[in-house]
Amino acid sequence: MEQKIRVGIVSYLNTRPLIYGLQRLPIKDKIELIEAYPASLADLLKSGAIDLGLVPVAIIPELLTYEINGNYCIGAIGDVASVALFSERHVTEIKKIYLDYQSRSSVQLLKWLVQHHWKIAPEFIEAKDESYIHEIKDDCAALIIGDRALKQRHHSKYVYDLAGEWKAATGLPFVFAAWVSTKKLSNDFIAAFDAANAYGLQHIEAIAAEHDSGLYDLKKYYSVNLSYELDEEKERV
Ligand SMILES: C=C(O[C@@H]1C=C(C(=O)O)C=C[C@H]1O)C(=O)O
Repeated sequence: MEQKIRVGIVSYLNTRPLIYGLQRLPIKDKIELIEAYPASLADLLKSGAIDLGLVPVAIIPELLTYEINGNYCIGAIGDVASVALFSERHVTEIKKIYLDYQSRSSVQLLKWLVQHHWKIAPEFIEAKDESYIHEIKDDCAALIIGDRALKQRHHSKYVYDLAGEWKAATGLPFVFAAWVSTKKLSNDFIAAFDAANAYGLQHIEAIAAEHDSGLYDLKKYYSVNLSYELDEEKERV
């Protein structure tokens, strides 16, 4: 039997539209889906434990060889909703920021915004596990990504959306993750893979209904906040 292609997927709601077709169309028999948080997917790709993964674009310079595959990504052209700096105080009063251990791209984006957009000089602390979320108090803030960020939106006084702030600062869209492999995969496989991504994007309403937990309006999340097309403007970023 042919070896299955090991595909690393992000374990958050943001990825459900991209994997909907991968789980339903004939390509499903050719692949094995491996779910993990983004920083962990980056390690899996580097170690060769996956062949293709929706990995943080920030780690691409760390790869000796790479291919960016297909026409889809996890991006945003304004507020993304699920990547934010959460704080009890205004950004100018923040002195410490915990960095999400699950993220790689958003950590870089946050550091860029801190230096060039907000022009503040906080101490950065690398979070090790989920307990850091409880440290959001007084002048201590935290970066949170994914479904946990959708949840934290209900609790923090200040929510600085990183993709929205990036857009305000630069006028550009932002790409968080793309389908990256370290080796070239066959054109036929990538064409089928890409078509399966597109299939999910045609079924947003059903996917939003299937995963609805009351945390956030998923139809808005999938069609307004997230922007999945890897077009020329996003490729330049
Ligand atoms: C929009 C998001 O984009 C993500 C953020 C990533 C990162 O910060 O490294 C990587 C993959 C994406 O899942 C999110 O997680 O909510």
